[in-house]
Amino acid sequence: MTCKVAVLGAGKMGEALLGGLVRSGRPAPALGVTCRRKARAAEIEARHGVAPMGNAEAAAWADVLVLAVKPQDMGALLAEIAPAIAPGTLLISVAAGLTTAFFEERVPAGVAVVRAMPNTAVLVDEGMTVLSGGSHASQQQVEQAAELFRGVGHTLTVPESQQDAATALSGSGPAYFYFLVEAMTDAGVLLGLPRDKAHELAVRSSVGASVMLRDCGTHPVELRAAVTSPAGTTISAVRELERHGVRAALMAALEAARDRSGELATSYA
Ligand SMILES: NC(=O)C1=CN([C@@H]2O[C@H](COP(=O)(O)OP(=O)(O)OC[C@H]3O[C@@H](n4cnc5c(N)ncnc54)[C@H](OP(=O)(O)O)[C@@H]3O)[C@@H](O)[C@H]2O)C=CC1
Ligand SMILES: O=C(O)[C@@H]1CCC=N1
Repeated sequence: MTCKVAVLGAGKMGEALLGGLVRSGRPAPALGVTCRRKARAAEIEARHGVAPMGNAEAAAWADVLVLAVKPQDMGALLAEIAPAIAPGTLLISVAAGLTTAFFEERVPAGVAVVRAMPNTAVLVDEGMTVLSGGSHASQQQVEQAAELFRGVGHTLTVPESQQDAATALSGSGPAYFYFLVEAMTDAGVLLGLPRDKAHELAVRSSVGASVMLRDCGTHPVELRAAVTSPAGTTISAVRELERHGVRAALMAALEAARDRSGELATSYA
């Protein structure tokens, strides 16, 4: 029998994951979803053909619960669903920062918890999801969780001690690239290009570079060297990036994201 999966909290990430589960061929009767607002529930049902249910109902019905509410809403959600969770249920949280221990303390003893950190590229089946099993999750259950996320991209399993770092790099990662494209577009405008053309050039550069990074098997240093002609334009730009500390800024940015992820666990405990 197909395993029943319910997504609790259909916001940006919850809806992206639900859509991915539908695309990867899971039958609608084996899928569940919950929403806090009626208008959102109607929207989700119309878009994905999955009828929303209540949180406790979903918790009692599903074999796998994907918890996709914000960290600050997780405590209330767990209080609502804990009495309905059956012993064999697999709990997968995608919440930034919250540890598997946070969940284990709030659900019936022995329930398996997997912490997962996807990114929004799951919307185009190019997501990266980083997974860690909690103290009651078997290898097989971590693999079962990974299998769900492989329907929408790639997965990597890490010790939970590396999850805050992975969240900073990969969960938040797409935002840094959008930021760069936005900044490059502005720079193009500064140089006199019309905004729509500057935007197109920035997007095409980023897509071309991403595909090369993914498909050529060449180190980024080598790829950059190939663009950087002696006494040419690129090296002049690179000197300015180094002068303005862009590399150090990225390191500081990721440290801040990693630290924030760590804080989330204690803020909502
Ligand atoms: N966005 C991203 O790129 C990523 C997000 N995440 C994680 O995913 C989680 C959700 O983030 P995101 O999708 O961005 O946030 P959203 O605010 O878009 O989604 C959260 C959703 O949960 C709903 N919700 C809150 N409480 C309940 C409840 N008790 N029952 C049912 N639904 C509820 C909210 O309803 P309402 O509409 O009423 O507010 C909202 O639709 C977070 O924990 C975040 O850390 C992880 C990786 C990447
Ligand atoms: O910003 C956040 O907290 C979430 C988690 C990773 C990406 N978005």
